[in-house]
Amino acid sequence: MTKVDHLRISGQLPSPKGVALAIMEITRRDDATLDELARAVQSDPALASRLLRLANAAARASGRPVASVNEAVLRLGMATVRQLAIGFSLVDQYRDGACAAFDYPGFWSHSLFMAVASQELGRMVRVGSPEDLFACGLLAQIGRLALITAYPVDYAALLERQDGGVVLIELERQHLGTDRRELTAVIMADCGIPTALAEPVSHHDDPDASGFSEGSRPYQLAHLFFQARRMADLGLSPATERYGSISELMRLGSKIGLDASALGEVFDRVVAQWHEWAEVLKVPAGDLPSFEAMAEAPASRPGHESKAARTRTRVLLVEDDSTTRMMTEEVLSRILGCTVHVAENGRDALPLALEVTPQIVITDWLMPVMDGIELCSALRATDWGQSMYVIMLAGEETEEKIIEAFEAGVDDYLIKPVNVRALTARMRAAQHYVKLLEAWEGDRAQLKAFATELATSNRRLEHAAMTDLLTDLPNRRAGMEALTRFWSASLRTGQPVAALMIDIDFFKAINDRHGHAVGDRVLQEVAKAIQAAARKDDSVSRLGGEEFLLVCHNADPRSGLLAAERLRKMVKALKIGIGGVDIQTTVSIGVANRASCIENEDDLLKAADKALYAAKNAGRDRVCLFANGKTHCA
Ligand SMILES: Nc1nc2c(ncn2[C@@H]2O[C@H](COP(=O)(O)OP(=O)(O)OP(=O)(O)O)[C@@H](O)[C@H]2O)c(=O)[nH]1
Repeated sequence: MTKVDHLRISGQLPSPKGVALAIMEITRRDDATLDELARAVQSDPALASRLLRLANAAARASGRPVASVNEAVLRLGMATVRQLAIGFSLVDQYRDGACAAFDYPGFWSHSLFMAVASQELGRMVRVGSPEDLFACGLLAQIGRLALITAYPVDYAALLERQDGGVVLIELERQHLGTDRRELTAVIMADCGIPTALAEPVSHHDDPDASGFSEGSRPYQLAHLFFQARRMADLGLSPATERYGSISELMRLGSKIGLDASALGEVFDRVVAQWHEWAEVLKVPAGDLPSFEAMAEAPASRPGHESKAARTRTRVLLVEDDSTTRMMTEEVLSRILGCTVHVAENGRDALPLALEVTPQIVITDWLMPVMDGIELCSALRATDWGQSMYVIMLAGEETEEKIIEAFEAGVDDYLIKPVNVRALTARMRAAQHYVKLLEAWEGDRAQLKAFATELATSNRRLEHAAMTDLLTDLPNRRAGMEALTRFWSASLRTGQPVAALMIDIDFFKAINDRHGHAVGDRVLQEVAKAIQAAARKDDSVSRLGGEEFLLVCHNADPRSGLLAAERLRKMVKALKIGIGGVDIQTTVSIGVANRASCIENEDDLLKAADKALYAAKNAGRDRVCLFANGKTHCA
């Protein structure tokens, strides 16, 4: 028996009680109805008002308020009501517990922040139903609570050891035989959260290591949860640690297509909702400044300057005379606080310069092996030697000689014997240059990083502009472009082309009976079936609502009809399992081909639409063909 089985059997996993438990039972049954579910919800006023609140938050976008529990349940759908009821029940039950080292209220405050952040991010990037994402965010770390509940004493010991820098998840596995990730997955499955959401949640700690292909829905979801988690971390972190989190959030935001200002707006909205929800669920939520205020430039923050000041300037001192060398080294390191490397001549200085990459080089002019001018020319001839600031120590050199030194790339010079005031003054100018250079290099690196992120973000936007977010299929715009391409190719090659307009039958009834979230799943499954039925080079797109377009190149009326019939049967055979119920559906399909009476691609689409209309009128679940100006139904 695995550790998880043991915990489950011994009743040690956090589980819902009371009405939430009854809701779990109802939604497990095949014959459950939304009315029955609504009645159960109504018997718990706190749950009813929380669900109404969420349904209304969702309805705000569509402009129609939700007034009754029945409507809220209908709107949210069975699966979502179940997840939320369980989530809220867990918050109520596990406000406190036996592990003294664990901050239970802080845990829920963080989870609630993550729930609201997941919901809001979901609303913006439209990668899933916001209410489902709320439930996922709320339960994303429930495995931790499960471990603390089952092992309060052992876990307190692990928390102490973690302070020593050991990764907690590894300790959990070593000492408790399971870890929070595994338990989160188990509890989420018990709550009825679909694997399509639970899997990205379980990878949200480290989404880049998840193996999800970039841009796919699970990839976007895992990044969304990671971003929501980081937002919650920022929301609950002490003021002194906030700045570092902000820049990371900005970088992460770009991964799901949010720029800095959109991120700031969403963060502030999340904080406001977090406060509202915290009051409803009786969970603490501290005050936070606006995102913009937290994102102020680091230069204005206390502590930053002192850290910069602690960075010591690297100086390479090249001097053959030991007295001058020792004295200059002393001033540089003791008085000016530099890190000094020394060499006795130009030949030894060159490899040392490569090794320590000094910011400033102070070199004597006359040396027995490779003099100062030669050293300077050699440094300037390399990539890495370009930006070093070179000060030449000169004896009685004439102006002519000094000009020669500048021409060799020297930045400044100092007359020997070196005196402390002159050296300090020259070094101040040199250090100013070093600082400016570093700031410029920092800006350049940041610009480079921004340019890369911008390019990625643009690619993502370009993809998003042509992709339907729900089904991942090309959207109407992309579909129309493909139709034009196929039409032109058909004119060029003389090969036939077919357009198939596909529409799900009685789709409104699916939404009404099972909720919008289930409707979305049906759309996704039908989209997959159409994609699977299409040939590799055909074009499949979602035109909008429950309507899809399949354009087949080199397809005459007969093969267009055959393809449509094959697709109709495939959809009819689909069993879409949701919350223990198998949902079935059918499609009507209108087929049209390029023919002499059809002048352009718009007419082809209209002809397919007429055939689709005929299929609907003839009773649905059938294929009709438009040919010779008439529709023909099978
Ligand atoms: N879940 C979900 N529903 C959608 C989406 N887009 C449109 N709808 C719904 O799809 C339904 C389409 O309904 P109708 O146009 O009446 O068509 P139908 O019920 O399929 O009936 P027939 O086409 O006549 O068989 C409406 O209720 C829309 O709200 C979506 O992205 N997700």
